[in-house]
Amino acid sequence: MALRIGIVGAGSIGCYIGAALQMGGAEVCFLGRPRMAKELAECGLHISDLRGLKHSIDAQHVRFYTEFSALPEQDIVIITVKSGDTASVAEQLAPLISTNTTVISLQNGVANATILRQALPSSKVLAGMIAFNVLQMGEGRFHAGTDGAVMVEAVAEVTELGAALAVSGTPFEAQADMRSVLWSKLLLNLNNPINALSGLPLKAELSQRAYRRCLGLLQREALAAITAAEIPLQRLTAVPASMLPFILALPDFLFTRLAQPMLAIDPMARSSMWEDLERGRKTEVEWLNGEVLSLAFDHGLTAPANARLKALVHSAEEGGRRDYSGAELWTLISKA
Ligand SMILES: NC(=O)C1=CN([C@@H]2O[C@H](COP(=O)(O)OP(=O)(O)OC[C@H]3O[C@@H](n4cnc5c(N)ncnc54)[C@H](OP(=O)(O)O)[C@@H]3O)[C@@H](O)[C@H]2O)C=CC1
Ligand SMILES: CC(C)(CO)C(=O)C(=O)O
Repeated sequence: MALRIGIVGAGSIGCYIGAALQMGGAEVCFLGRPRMAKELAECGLHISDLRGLKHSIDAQHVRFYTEFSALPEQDIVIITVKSGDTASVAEQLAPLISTNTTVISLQNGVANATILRQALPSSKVLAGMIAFNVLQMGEGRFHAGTDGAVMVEAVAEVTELGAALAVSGTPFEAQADMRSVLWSKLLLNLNNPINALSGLPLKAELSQRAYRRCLGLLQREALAAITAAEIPLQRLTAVPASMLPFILALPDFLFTRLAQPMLAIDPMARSSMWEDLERGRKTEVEWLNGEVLSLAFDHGLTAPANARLKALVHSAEEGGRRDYSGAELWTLISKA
């Protein structure tokens, strides 16, 4: 029998992963907003990646639901809403989900699996992480603009998931220490607010030293807190996590040579936080920079640059959005 997978939060990641899993033989149901249901019903679902993957699912083969109560029973439910929506979707899933269903969070931030576990105490909840970027291109098209793997807590239930993803060439890793994976990813996600406030695609932004210096500063604060908390880090990029601030501060001509794999990004790709600001939605800044502040506080440290950047993002959410140059951001977040 095909693996039954429910995607809760059919946006950029949900539609991409759901389509990849359906391509791999899984029976996928999507749960999302009426506007996405309409788009996919009119255009079908199309995924592509940097390496030349192109796969389409006809509209009549996309099982899309807009009501939780309509979602059929699943073997695995993958949560792909933004972090601020996790608690509310968990509450809606709680009366519907069977104890045999495995729930996987494929979200950024470090707290989502814990929130899900609290709301769904009789389900098996697994932390997961998705390392690559997905951009919504409209008309049912979702493009993976960077390389990277899907990582999920190593338990027997995820073996079939990995096999289904392999068909689309999506790398999958079962990981023993997801806390370490999530903090290592969070370190990279500290670029999300910088990217969102730059107004530039990721590649153009990361090609400028002034923005990279800002990221390095945020990461130094995070690394101090992570070290104090004794959280081991994983190497998710070509460069070890502890070296990132140093490499990011290199002049452009050296960075583009030495850190070439870090710039292997589709020229159109943007961070998920940019998409949030663009759509006038609340961002995940509390779940990223906010987590750095909490971890630092818990260990008697401070993270002033993360606090200032968080405040800038909140001001952008509240109507004060504009594009900042790297030099402007540096002045604003590094001031004594
Ligand atoms: N995009 C990317 O490249 C990457 C994203 N991530 C992470 O993956 C997670 C998902 O991100 P992303 O796919 O970009 O997010 P999206 O906003 O594109 O997708 C989430 C979707 O879920 C919908 N949704 C929220 N609540 C409900 C609900 N109660 N019922 C039905 N639908 C709902 C949202 O609608 P609405 O907007 O109307 O609320 C939205 O369409 C985040 O944690 C993100 O940080 C990780 C790696 C890369
Ligand atoms: C892939 C990455 C790191 C950058 O786009 C991301 O996680 C996001 O956009 O949220």
